[in-house]
Amino acid sequence: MSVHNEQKRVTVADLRRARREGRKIACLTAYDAAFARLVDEAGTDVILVGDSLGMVVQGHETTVSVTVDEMVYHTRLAAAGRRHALLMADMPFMSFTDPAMALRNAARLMQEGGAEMVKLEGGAGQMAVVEQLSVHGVPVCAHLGLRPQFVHKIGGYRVQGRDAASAQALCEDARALEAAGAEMLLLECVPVSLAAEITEAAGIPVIGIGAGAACDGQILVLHDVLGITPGKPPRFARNFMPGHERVGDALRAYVEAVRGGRFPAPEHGF
Ligand SMILES: Nc1nc(=O)c2c([nH]1)NC[C@@H]1CN(c3ccc(C(=O)N[C@@H](CCC(=O)O)C(=O)O)cc3)CN21
Ligand SMILES: CC(C)C(=O)C(=O)O
Ligand SMILES: [Mg+2]
Repeated sequence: MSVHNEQKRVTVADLRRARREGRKIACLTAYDAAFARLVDEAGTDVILVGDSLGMVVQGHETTVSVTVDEMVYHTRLAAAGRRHALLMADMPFMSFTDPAMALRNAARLMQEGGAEMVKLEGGAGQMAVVEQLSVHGVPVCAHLGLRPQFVHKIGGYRVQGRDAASAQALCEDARALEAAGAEMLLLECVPVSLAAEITEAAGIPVIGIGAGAACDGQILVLHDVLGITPGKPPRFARNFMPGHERVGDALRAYVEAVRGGRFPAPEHGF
């Protein structure tokens, strides 16, 4: 490893260039320094401190109880282990209900946590929030499709955008959020063909999870990749541990499978 100040960090410009040049972007979650370091050393481009920590770290049934304080804490831990990857942090449930609140909480994730981008679950209804964050220098990833913070409103974790009307609404949300200044989109659990259409139409990088191979990049929850999620992991996930003795080797296998277009396979899509 080269000396610290010679280490080039991944930036939003690098992500845009990867999309333009057709190089796949590999992303993973991490919630502490030890795993952020392993994820980073595997060559991951973007580390997400996801509010999924409410489920995989804290053991709750949903992400709804996760607080800004908890997100700041875990982001700070991940920042301590990260070297090269861009660090993105989730805005938790109810932390961005108006632009002033969103600015305050995004500032904490960046200034106290060390994040370089925030992600928020939202559609066209979050345009004003995304616009204000963007205007004030906060890069935003807009998370569309299945939004786990809506679990109680949806009544479960289900594929989104299956019928023509909801597919149309998703396409419009993607366009609106990009126009509002989003730097990146994340599509969760949407049909493969719809994700391909949105990725094609977008002018910014699109990361998928359960959204097929046409997206510009992929993300999975760390615990699913390592096969340590209690209970049944989502169908779109793949355990990369079999065949590897070390955690780092499994993480590298994931990164290489994404880069090589071997993950996701058709059976991981809807
Ligand atoms: N371990 C873990 N992995 C994740 O990907 C993840 C979390 N936790 N926690 C936060 C959210 C919640 N997510 C989830 C959770 C469950 C499904 C799920 O069970 N999906 C069904 C699809 C059902 C359908 O066909 O409509 C599946 O079988 O995969 C999907 C996303 C994604 N995120
Ligand atoms: C599943 C990913 C995209 C996420 O939002 C999280 O880990 O919280
Ligand atoms: Mg999340």
